[in-house]
Order: sequence, then structure tokens, then C-alpha cells
Amino acid sequence: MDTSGKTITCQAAIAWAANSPLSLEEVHVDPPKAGEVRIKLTSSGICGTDNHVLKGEVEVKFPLIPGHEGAGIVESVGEGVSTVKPGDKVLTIVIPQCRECSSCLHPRGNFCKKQDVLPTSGLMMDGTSRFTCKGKRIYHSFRTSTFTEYTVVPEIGVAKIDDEAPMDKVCVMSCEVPTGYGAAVHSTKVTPGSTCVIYGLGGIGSAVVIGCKASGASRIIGVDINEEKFPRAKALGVTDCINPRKLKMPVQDAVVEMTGFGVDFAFEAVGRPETMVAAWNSCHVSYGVCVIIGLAPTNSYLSLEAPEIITGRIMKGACLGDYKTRDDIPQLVTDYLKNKINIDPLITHQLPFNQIHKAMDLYNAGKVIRCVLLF
Ligand SMILES: NC(=O)c1ccc[n+]([C@@H]2O[C@H](COP(=O)([O-])OP(=O)(O)OC[C@H]3O[C@@H](n4cnc5c(N)ncnc54)[C@H](O)[C@@H]3O)[C@@H](O)[C@H]2O)c1
Ligand SMILES: [Zn+2]
Ligand SMILES: [Zn+2]
Repeated sequence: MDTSGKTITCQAAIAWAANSPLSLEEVHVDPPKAGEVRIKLTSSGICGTDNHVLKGEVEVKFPLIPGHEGAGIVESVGEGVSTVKPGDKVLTIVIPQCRECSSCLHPRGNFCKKQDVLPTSGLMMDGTSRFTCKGKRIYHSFRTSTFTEYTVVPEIGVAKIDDEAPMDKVCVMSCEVPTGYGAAVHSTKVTPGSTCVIYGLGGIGSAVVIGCKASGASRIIGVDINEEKFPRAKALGVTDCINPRKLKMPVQDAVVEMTGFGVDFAFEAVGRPETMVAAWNSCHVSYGVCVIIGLAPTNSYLSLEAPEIITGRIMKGACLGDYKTRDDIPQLVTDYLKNKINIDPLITHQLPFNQIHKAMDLYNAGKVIRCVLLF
């Protein structure tokens, strides 16, 4: 049946408020307007950022359809869309690439001015929503919203990928892999023989480990308060695992002691100010590089010892591995198809979309690296 130009009625998970269970509802998805693309989702990961949204830690508007780490097939396109067509395999990307703003035009910039993360409006670029449920407007999540059978996203946030891509797995290429692997191999360029520490061994931290290992790091220290994460982290290349709650000293002091002088590269993949400060203080004071990946709660601040800043250490934030998203992420997918990156260990669970409650329970119990929802 040709659905283009028509409203589609389908199933979606709605968060009606912060800290309330997701509710599976029948929603109406409007056709894409000019510059927009409607996508039939095939898979979506559940990322730590979705958890921050659901817990009300980052400021968003409710009710909303969460989810951003999506893969799917283009169903229809709005006026003027030229880079994708119905039937194309695509990923939804949180940080778009408009190719026109100051970030996109800079050789290193990737935080496109047309993003809707910091701050978030919950609306498409024309200030309206494409979702309704029970007569109510439902907000978008970072202009992605992937916990739904169909979504509408801006063309500038759609990456067209290889026709051969396995659509049940490749959703993690939308966020987890570029963010974690990219932070190590692209944002920071971890050097062979270097020492690294990763705070948080969830989905993103595990992808950082893969990147550090691929770059030839000689020592990779993993820090997590959930020791169930340790066996998988070791299988990916972590050489030493630390549980800060079992230490008699601050975790950063333990890392400095273990390495003699502090690490070459520290990554924060938790999203809390205290682990960001710990990552900073784990670095070699002169040449260490601290990369902040975790998304801290809205209105939180870092407190650093100001005199210590002159010693030479670098602190850097990174979103989606600093990649030019629409240009570079499809290339990562092709590298996966050519067996240059192995993303399979990052997906520990797959469940049908209508079992999203079970998937959230597994996530909240700390059992998964990534659980992928299948449509
Ligand atoms: N910058 C980006 O582009 C980007 C992209 C995706 C996700 N993120 C952020 O990265 C962070 C991690 O996301 P994820 O998907 O890996 O989440 P996750 O829930 O899979 O992993 C988080 C891990 O941190 C651990 N943890 C919690 N408190 C800790 C502490 N005090 N010390 C050490 N470990 C602790 C948890 O046990 C868990 O293993 C989130 O803040 C998320 O918002 C950023
Ligand atoms: Zn994400
Ligand atoms: Zn831009």
C-alpha cells in the first residue's frame, strides 16, 4: 500500500512524564514536510542518553517519543529532499550535518548549529511536531524519536548507508560506535603503547575500549561501579578493572598510582560531574588528554582546582566522535561490512519492540551493554 502523503497510524512508546514507565500507544505520524524524511524503523538501540531523558536528568519536553539510535528504511520524503529516496537504508543521527553552519564549514567542527540537543525544543525545524496520540501533540526526542514504528526526521539528520548493511544490528552505528570508538580513534587519536582509563563500561565505554585496543594502547584501565561489566570489558581489551566503591582511596589516585604518573588518555562515559573530575585528575598533569563523552545533568557544573590547569593537560568534549556525521558515519558502516571494525560484541541483547518494558528492565538492572529493539 502506498502510504506517501498520508498520515500513518502505528505503535510507539511514549514517555508521558519523567520517571514514568513507557507506555505503548497508537500514534499518528504525519507525512514529512519540506526537507524531512519519514522512516520505517527496523532497529533501535537504547542509549544512556535515553535513560537521562527518561529520568528527567536532561531538560526535555514531555510527552515525548524517546530513542535516537535508529536504523530504518525511508518510506517517503518531503519536498526538496535530494540525498535520500524511498527504499534507502538509513540511520537517524542526533547531531545533523547541515553543511552550511559555522561548525559544519569548519574542518574540525561537528556540533551542527541545527542540532536539537542543547537546548532541546522537542519540535521539528519549523516549530511543529509530526506525532499525535489521543488528540495530544507528542514531542520529538532530539529530532530523532526511534521508539516508534515510523518517525519523521530532518534530511540533514539522515545518513544513507550501504544496501548490504544488516538492519537488525547497524543501529548502533548511529550513536554508540561513532561516539565511543570515534572518541578514541578520531577525536583523540590514541597512540600505540599508550595508557588509557575509561570511566563507565556501558555501551559507550565499551566502544571506547574497542577504539583504544585498535589504536594499540598497551594498558586499558576500566572503571565501573557494576562489576558485572568487567568480564565483557576484559574480553574487549581492558587490562585492569577497578570498582571505585571497593577502593580505600579516591579512584583517580588509584589510577595515578597504578600508572606511576597518570594516564595518557582518560575517557568519561558515565555522564556525572564527579566522574568527569576523576577522569581529569587521572591524566598525566603535563600531557594527559581527558575526553568528556558523558552527558551531564542539565544545570550541573564542574569544579576543578584552577591553579592545576596550567600544567598542560587537555580537557576536550566530544559528540559522536567529532565525525562529520552524514559524511563519515556511512564510511564506518562500510568499514564494519569489510570487517575492519567488529561491533557485534557491543550488542548483548535483542528484543522485539513490543517487549520494550523488558528491555528497559534489563538496562536498569545493569545487565546489558546494548539492547537493540527489533521492529
Ligand atoms: N557525547 C556523545 O556523543 C554521547 C553519545 C551517546 C551517549 N553519551 C553519553 O555517554 C554516557 C554513557 O552512555 P551509555 O550508553 O554507555 O550508558 P550505559 O548506561 O550503558 O553506561 C554507563 C555506565 O556507567 C557506569 N557508572 C555509573 N556510575 C558510575 C560511577 N560513579 N563510576 C563509574 N561508572 C559508573 C554504569 O554502571 C554503566 O556501566 C551517558 O552520559 C550518555 O548520555 C554521549
Ligand atoms: Zn546515544
Ligand atoms: Zn551545520
